[in-house]
Amino acid sequence: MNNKSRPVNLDIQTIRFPIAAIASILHRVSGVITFFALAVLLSLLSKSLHSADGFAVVMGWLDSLPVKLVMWIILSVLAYHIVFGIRHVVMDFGYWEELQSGSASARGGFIVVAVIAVLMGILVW
Ligand code: HEM
Repeated sequence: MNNKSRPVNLDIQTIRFPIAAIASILHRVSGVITFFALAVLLSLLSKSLHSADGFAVVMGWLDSLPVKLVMWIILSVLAYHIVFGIRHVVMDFGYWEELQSGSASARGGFIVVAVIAVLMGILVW
């Protein structure tokens, strides 16, 4: 057989992931980010509990725009991981496993996370 006549598609721009695949990849990414974020949050907690001065320093940091931005990202990523983690658990019970329901639940999950991200923004600012 002539291998050269095999159809190949190396044009990455024409490859589209289904929404459920994107949700799944992002869920793993959000888990890894949450893991590292935990170290940041725990070290901030440790410093703030160490002394009154440490508490004041951490509160000062939390007032700055870059730190607020990082906090908002961490909280939104955590929200993503929890919302899509719950979706995963529901799928483990045998629901939302078909193409249509899986896509719909992924789309719904993105909407829920977007709403939570806005609420987290209000909480942080
Ligand atoms: C400190 C908190 C957490 C960290 C650091 C974390 C981290 C991770 C990571 C890295 C993965 C990916 C594992 C892999 O794909 O091989 C994962 C998967 C998962 N997480 Fe979390 N997670 C946390 C909290 C939660 C919470 C609160 C839920 C609640 C629903 C949750 C639900 C799940 C589920 C269901 C999976 C499996 C997804 C799959 O089978 O592909 N996680 N987590």
